[in-house]
Amino acid sequence: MRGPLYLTRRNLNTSASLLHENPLGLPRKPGLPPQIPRRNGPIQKRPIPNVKKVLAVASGKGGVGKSTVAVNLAFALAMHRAPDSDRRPRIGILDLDIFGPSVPKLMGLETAEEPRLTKNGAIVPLTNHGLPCMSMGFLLPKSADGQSNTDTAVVWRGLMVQKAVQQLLFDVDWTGDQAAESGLDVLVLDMPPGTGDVPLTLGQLVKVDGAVIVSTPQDVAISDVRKGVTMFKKIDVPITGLVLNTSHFICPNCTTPHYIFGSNKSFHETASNVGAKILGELPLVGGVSEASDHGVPYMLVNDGNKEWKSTMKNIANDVWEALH
Ligand SMILES: Nc1ncnc2c1ncn2[C@@H]1O[C@H](COP(=O)(O)OP(=O)(O)OP(=O)(O)O)[C@@H](O)[C@H]1O
Repeated sequence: MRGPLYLTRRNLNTSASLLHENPLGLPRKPGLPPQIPRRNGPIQKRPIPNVKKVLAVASGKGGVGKSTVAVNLAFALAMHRAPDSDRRPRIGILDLDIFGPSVPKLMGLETAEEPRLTKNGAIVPLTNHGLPCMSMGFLLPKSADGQSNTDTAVVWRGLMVQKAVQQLLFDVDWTGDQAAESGLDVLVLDMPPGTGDVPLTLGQLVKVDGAVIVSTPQDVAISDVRKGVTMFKKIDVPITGLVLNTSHFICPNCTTPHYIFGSNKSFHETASNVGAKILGELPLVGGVSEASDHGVPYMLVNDGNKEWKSTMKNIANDVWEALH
């Protein structure tokens, strides 16, 4: 017997078998090929339509600042000017954290309307601060106070999660508005914490060009970095590098860094043991969570902490180099 399936989209199919094929309830044109590769025969990785490079931002543990890094890295990449290009890169964010989507809040889109669909049934991403993004959170009903659409629990079994991930990967229209130069240079994926179904599904379906793993200095978080690195290696995703978040605290009254979680020695040792590059060490800055809570990515805060912002810019430069 099937367990409960709390599905949320207005036009969701109600037949359980259809739900397994199409959990987001997207209309399909008859005659389109089934989307998920069938089990018999090797699974073919496919490109994400209209996306040149895919970067996963992940963490072994929850709450280490992965979504904050993913969103701000997307903005830092969008500000990056590649030496061989006369335009800024086009960047998008896809929130693959089905069970705890944070992107709607971080992007100031928590109370946004449901995304519209193209005539072919693809989801049109929502845009704020000039950056397109898509999240499971946009498809959930608003909570009783009418304010938030990310408080609703998604209670899905593994197969449903797989199919939802697949639809978020392949059924979002990233072409953008400009017909002449459409599509994204980089799609940043905000991964769920840990090593569950979502990264495995991702690794099976899509060629991912790089992974950034975020950790905090505490030993419990660092030990999970190893698991993250092992998992990405297993699914053939190159590790772009590690980011140490809340590495130190800079007191507003003095410029001295305080290593309030102890030294970052274990992190450095782990990076060297797993052979991963350290992309940057971001300080703990009070304004980061304040800006996030107001739906403004910290990279866009004009008088934001200079060290935090320049570290994020350097991370973006390194990531861009690694992807190209
Ligand atoms: N460098 C920083 N300085 C200050 N606050 C930070 C910093 N990085 C993240 N935070 C805050 O820490 C909290 C957790 O961050 P975030 O939601 O990005 O973590 P996460 O790893 O994505 O969590 P989850 O596992 O729930 O998805 C947020 O309130 C965020 O604003």
